[in-house]
Amino acid sequence: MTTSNNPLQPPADAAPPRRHPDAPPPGELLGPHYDQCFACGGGQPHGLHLAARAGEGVSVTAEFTVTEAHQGAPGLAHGGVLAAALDETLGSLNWLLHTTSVTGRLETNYLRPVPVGTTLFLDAHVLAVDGRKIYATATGRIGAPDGPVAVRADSLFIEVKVDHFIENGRPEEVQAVLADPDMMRRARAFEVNP
Ligand SMILES: CCCCC/C=C\C/C=C\C/C=C\C/C=C\CCCC(=O)SCCNC(=O)CCNC(=O)[C@H](O)C(C)(C)COP(=O)(O)OP(=O)(O)OC[C@H]1O[C@@H](n2cnc3c(N)ncnc32)[C@H](O)[C@@H]1OP(=O)(O)O
Repeated sequence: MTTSNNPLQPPADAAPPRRHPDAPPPGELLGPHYDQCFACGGGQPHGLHLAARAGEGVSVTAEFTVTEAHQGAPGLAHGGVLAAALDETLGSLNWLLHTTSVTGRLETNYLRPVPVGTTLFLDAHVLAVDGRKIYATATGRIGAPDGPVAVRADSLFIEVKVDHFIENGRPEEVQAVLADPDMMRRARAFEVNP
C-alpha cells in the first residue's frame, strides 16, 4: 500500500469518527462557542453570525448571510471571510466529538463567486481521527442546502486542552471568560472525552 504525503489525508490506520454519546441531537442549534468570536459570536457587529446545527453522525450544518461588511471585490464576499465560514463550520464538529481542537491546516477551494446578500449553506463532517489529529471536510452551497457548490475545504484540526486558550490568549479576554462560570463549564466539559 502506498502512503500519502498529503497532510490532509487521514492515514489508512486512522479511526473512523465516533459521535460522542452526549453530542447534541441532530437539528439542535449549537450556539456560539464564544460571544466575541468573529465567525459565530453575537458580540461582533460585522461578524459572520454563523449559526451551526448538529447533524447526523459526526456532521454539522451551518448558515451565514454575506453582508456589505464581508466584501473583497465589489458586491462579492472576500475569500478570507469564506475561509472563516468554512473554518468555523469545521470547528463546530468539536461539539459532536466532545473535544476541543484548533485548526492546524485549512485548504480552501473556491469554485464560484459569492455575491453580497447570498446565504451560504455549509455542511461539514469528520473523516477520521488519529490520536489528537482530526481530519474533516466542508462544503458551502449558494442559496439552498442543495444549491451550487461555491466553496470547499479540507482540514486538519489538532486536539488541545483548555489551557491552550488560557496560556495563549490576551489576559483581558481570558480573565473575562474565566470569570464566566457558564462559559467555563462548557469549555471544561469538553476536556474529558471518555
Ligand atoms: C479561557 C478559557 C477558554 C475558553 C475556550 C473558548 C472556546 C474554545 C472552546 C471550544 C472550541 C469550539 C469550537 C471552535 C470552533 C471554531 C473555531 C475555529 C477554529 C480556529 O480558527 S482555531 C485558530 C487557528 N489555529 C490556531 O491558532 C492553531 C495555532 N497552532 C498551535 O497552537 C499549535 O501548532 C497546535 C496546537 C496546532 C499544535 O501544537 P502542539 O505542540 O500541541 O502539537 P504538535 O506540534 O506536537 O502536533 C501534534 C500532532 O499534530 C501534527 N500537526 C500539528 N500541527 C500540524 C499542522 N499545521 N499540519 C500538519 N500536522 C500538524 C503534528 O505533526 C503531530 O502529529 P504526530 O502526533 O503524528 O507527530
